[in-house]
Amino acid sequence: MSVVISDSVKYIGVDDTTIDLFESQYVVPEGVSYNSYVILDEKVAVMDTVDPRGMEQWEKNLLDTLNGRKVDYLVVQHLEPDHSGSIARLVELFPDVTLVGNAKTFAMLPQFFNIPLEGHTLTVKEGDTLSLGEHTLTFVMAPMVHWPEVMVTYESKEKILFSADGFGKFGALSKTEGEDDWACEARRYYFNIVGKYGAPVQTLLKKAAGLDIATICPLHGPVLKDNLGYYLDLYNTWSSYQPEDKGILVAYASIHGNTAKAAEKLAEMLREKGAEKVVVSDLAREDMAEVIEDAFRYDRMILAAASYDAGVFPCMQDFLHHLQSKAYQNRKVGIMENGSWAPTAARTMKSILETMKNIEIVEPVVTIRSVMKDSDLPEMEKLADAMTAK
Ligand SMILES: Cc1cc2nc3c(=O)[nH]c(=O)nc-3n(C[C@H](O)[C@H](O)[C@H](O)COP(=O)(O)O)c2cc1C
Repeated sequence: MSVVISDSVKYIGVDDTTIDLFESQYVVPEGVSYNSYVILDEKVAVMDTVDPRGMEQWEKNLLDTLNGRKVDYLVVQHLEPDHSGSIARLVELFPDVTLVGNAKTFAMLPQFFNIPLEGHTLTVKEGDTLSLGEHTLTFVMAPMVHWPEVMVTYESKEKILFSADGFGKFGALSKTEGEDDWACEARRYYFNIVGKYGAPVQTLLKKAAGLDIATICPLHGPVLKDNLGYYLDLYNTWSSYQPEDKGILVAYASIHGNTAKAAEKLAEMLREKGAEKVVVSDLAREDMAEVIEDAFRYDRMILAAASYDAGVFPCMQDFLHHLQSKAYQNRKVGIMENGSWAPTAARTMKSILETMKNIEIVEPVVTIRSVMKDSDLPEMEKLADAMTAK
């Protein structure tokens, strides 16, 4: 896979197309890339390493690119193992290398690796610069986007922002080349991995607004060159917890299929009443990360769930806990429950929703007893009216 950045800035990352689950929880049907870059100047800097799963290929890419030169600096922007996992190998290959990180990087790094640091580190803080010759790196701290030691790096000669996990995306580069829909997998990546940290992302975006950026080099997914305003605008929307599109996600949790039927019927009513977009998701079967993505994408959501052991069917509980931990907020939510003797799903869902910021629960809450009947339709119509009211 050849990624062209410039004559002196080279891509040495690797694709992982055989990983079963990224971070042991996200399905990645098209794999993932671990990006790493080299800047060739009077001094040579490597920008992050890769997951141990890709180390062998990365080492080959690195040595081919160096063509006999040695590495002077390794800039460590993020210590998560999918980026730091080959640091020890780099130090083995180039024992004189200087590791560049911030105070938090070097406090955390020894937890991961037993490598000699004394005399081999350069600790940088906000705004510090490092000259490589014609290229100058400026370090911008990005704490809690989404780990405390994260920093990004701006190279001023070529106007490149090395953005760490920011602007990252699922999908191996070899499998997604030429694809135009960046947002779909970038959104799933953002909300599931960084979503909780909207405020730190906003802080970083404000700093980025002061930089003249021509290219964004993230640690996963494609290098971004054209139309950068599009990506920056999406990140602004996502990190401020504003909906990206008008629409309604209907997420259901059904044991025997009756709640599912009612959810489909409710979706039909919403479409008839002119909802801009209605997406129906089965929480027991579909990729939870994708449903979380849709919950953040649209401005409204309906939860439909069977009661279960005096609570709610577990996949709904799991979904709501995910939304809670990703700081879901600023949305209208409708509720439909099902139960055969003492329905408890609505109460349980409400109790979790009430912990979230600025969630409006739309009335009426609909209760179905075992199987949806004609007598349930008027309440469902009322909920559909309220969800589509302008
Ligand atoms: C293990 C289990 C626990 C249940 N717990 C409750 C309950 O606490 N209260 C209730 O009213 N119904 C309870 N139910 C019944 C279902 O919520 C009810 O039959 C509902 O109609 C199922 O909808 P579904 O067809 O969408 O799965 C339980 C069902 C199962 C299998």
